[in-house]
Amino acid sequence: MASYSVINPWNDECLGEYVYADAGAVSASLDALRRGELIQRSLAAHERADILRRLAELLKTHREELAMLITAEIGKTISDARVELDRAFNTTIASAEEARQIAGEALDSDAYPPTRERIGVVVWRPLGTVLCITPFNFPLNIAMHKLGPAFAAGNAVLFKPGPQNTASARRLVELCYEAGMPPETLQLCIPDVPAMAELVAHPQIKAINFTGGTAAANAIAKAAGFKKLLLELGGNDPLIIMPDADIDAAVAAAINQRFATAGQRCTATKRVFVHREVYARFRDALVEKTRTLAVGDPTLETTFVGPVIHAAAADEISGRIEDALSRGAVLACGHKREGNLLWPTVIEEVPDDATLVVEETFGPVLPLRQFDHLDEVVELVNASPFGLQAGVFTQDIRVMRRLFDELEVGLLATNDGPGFRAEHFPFGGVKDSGIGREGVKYAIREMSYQKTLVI
Ligand SMILES: NC(=O)c1ccc[n+]([C@@H]2O[C@H](COP(=O)([O-])OP(=O)(O)OC[C@H]3O[C@@H](n4cnc5c(N)ncnc54)[C@H](O)[C@@H]3O)[C@@H](O)[C@H]2O)c1
Ligand SMILES: O=CCS(=O)(=O)O
Repeated sequence: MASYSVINPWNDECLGEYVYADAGAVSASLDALRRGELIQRSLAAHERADILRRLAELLKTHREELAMLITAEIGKTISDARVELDRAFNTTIASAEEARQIAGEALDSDAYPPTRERIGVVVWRPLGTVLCITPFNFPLNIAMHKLGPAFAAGNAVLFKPGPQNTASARRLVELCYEAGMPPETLQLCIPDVPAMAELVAHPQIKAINFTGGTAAANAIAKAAGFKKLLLELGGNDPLIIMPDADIDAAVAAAINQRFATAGQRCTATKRVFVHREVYARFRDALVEKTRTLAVGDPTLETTFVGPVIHAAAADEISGRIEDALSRGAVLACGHKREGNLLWPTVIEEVPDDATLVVEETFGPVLPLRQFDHLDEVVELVNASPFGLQAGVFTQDIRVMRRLFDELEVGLLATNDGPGFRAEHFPFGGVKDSGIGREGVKYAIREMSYQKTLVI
């Protein structure tokens, strides 16, 4: 049987040796979930809501234990891990509240002739078994963005986390059971990637709710055939700084939304476009603050930037910086490495076709690009195959309106960075950044279908 080890990215400690789920284990989980679909039918909305509310309380009670687990598994700083737990609490509470409010609508048949004197009562119904696949970087909040709405909608859930997150996923599932989720309604299963195509294609799986990279999403879409897909993928998210920007606030947003989580966030500020009039001021303030960020042991309260997930990721990020420098880019600060630690890097004059800015770079690197006209920015942002989120610092409502109209993204944050997220807002991208929307209420709809009674 194929096995894997989970290694702490900070100190290389082996956190566990595990065996991938084989065909027998997958089939046992699917059998349980078939029973779980029936159990879900017998649960009332208020019972689902109560279970989710109890789960939220358990996440609060176990906040520190879970945060430490995340820090050990993925090297996220302890303060970032606590923020993730607080977000997961909100996501779970929102799921509990939405479970009570899955509202349908009533339609009058006689809005159009012929007159038939009928009413259509439209309700949302669960799909059955939903496969939820999560990435390594937000192991609890992204999991709750899937498990919470899927359960609230009345589905049975097959949860497939990233292997790196085996321990935190197991703990989360234990807490779900402790909160009262019948085990048949939620099964944790981690097959290896080659076995995933068969699982994705399995007729019992009615929808796939996936967060991760484009390559995996393509493989899933190919294998899935006819089923609902919710795909939350990567981003190349821009932050745009206009001449009237509050520079201090813009610098703070750039730092928090790029260097926190060591830059491993789909909505991290991946590129900053700065108007020529304020470029030097923004760059100097950014570099000065970046140089003060504490880099190192993620378990320390004082650390701002911890390690990236593994050596291959660190190699890839450093390689992209090297490539940009070899093509004329200028280093403003950073680009130092020790093991999986990468110092926060600010880099200027990166060619627009360098891999560093064309691909999604998942690490603590901030490329700055000077501009004179907004047209240039719109063109460059829209040239990217990605379209997740964007941010702009300006006081000018016309600029906000123009960017909102013209940027091909799922969200534009004004006077904030592209990393803005409120758990109950619709969340998702366009183009290669995915299809469908999370954000609890919206995710419930993605994992449900509409059924109409005519009376
Ligand atoms: N838009 C979002 O909401 C969002 C949020 C977080 C991360 N991400 C993206 O996730 C990526 C980083 O996470 P990652 O490295 O864990 O992503 P990944 O795509 O490598 O893995 C994500 C999950 O998919 C599984 N997987 C991999 N190949 C698969 C296949 N062929 N079939 C089925 N499942 C497969 C993995 O085991 C894991 O559970 C980045 O691209 C990031 O932008 C997006
Ligand atoms: O990786 C991104 C997840 S989130 O922090 O934007 O929700």
